[in-house]
Amino acid sequence: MQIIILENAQQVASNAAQWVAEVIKQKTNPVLGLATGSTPISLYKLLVEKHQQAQLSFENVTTFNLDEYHNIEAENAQSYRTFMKENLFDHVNIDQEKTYLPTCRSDQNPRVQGLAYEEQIKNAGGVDLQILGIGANGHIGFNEPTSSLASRTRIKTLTKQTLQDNSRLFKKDEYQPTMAMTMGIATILDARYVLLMATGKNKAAAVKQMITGPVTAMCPASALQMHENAIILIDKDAASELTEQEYFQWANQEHQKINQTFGLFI
Ligand SMILES: N[C@@H]1[C@@H](O)[C@H](O)[C@@H](COP(=O)(O)O)O[C@@H]1O
Repeated sequence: MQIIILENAQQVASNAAQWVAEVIKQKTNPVLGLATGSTPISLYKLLVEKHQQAQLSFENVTTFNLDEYHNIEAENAQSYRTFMKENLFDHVNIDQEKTYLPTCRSDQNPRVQGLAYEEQIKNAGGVDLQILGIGANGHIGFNEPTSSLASRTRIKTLTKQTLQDNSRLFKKDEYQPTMAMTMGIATILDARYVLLMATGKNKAAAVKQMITGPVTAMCPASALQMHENAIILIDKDAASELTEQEYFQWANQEHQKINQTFGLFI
């Protein structure tokens, strides 16, 4: 794991934007794994800005989102398709036919839909860079605690905590889905790079468990310890429970020199 501790949320977003831009520039047909939630919004804003300043083209980019609510219309204001359109897709030159989300209507078999999504990822050449946030309970995507570390795209029932955490995004009488399709933990680990962003004190405990806790299904993000290229971008608040901060800062300076000299991909 490469742990990068930054001053604040804005720096986390701009550092993440540099990683994404680098991958888009270096790959002929870049495949990005995308996340929703409030954390990556400022990253998407910066990517849109880079595009508007003609620094970044999404022409050849394919995207796969981590998750989508079960049985939700794409046009629904709460769908992750709508979120992605509002925050990124509608503002850049991406071919929206090449933007995928793991959808599943109530008349569709979630197992079939999950397998089909895995096939689509494979056919696109696999994910080059997967963007991730983290739930306060350590979830990634919608892989709630106790999710199998070998899981692949499938349907999950959300925990009470996640429903509570996300209820702030729903209006009072708005229907909040309790199930979602999500890439599995093994699906996420297949990405060539994973870039996890976390900011704020309410993520500090999950961040500590992810980085220094045991690899356990009780903290799905801890599975990233098994990934060869996991980059963890956190602000000071999210890092506040880590006792190894000084080492991480120093190691990161050394890594930066190597990345600058040799680039990210062979
Ligand atoms: N499924 C999403 C996750 O992908 C996200 O990482 C998490 C944290 O969201 P936030 O960034 O809003 O804290 O919440 C949701 O449940």
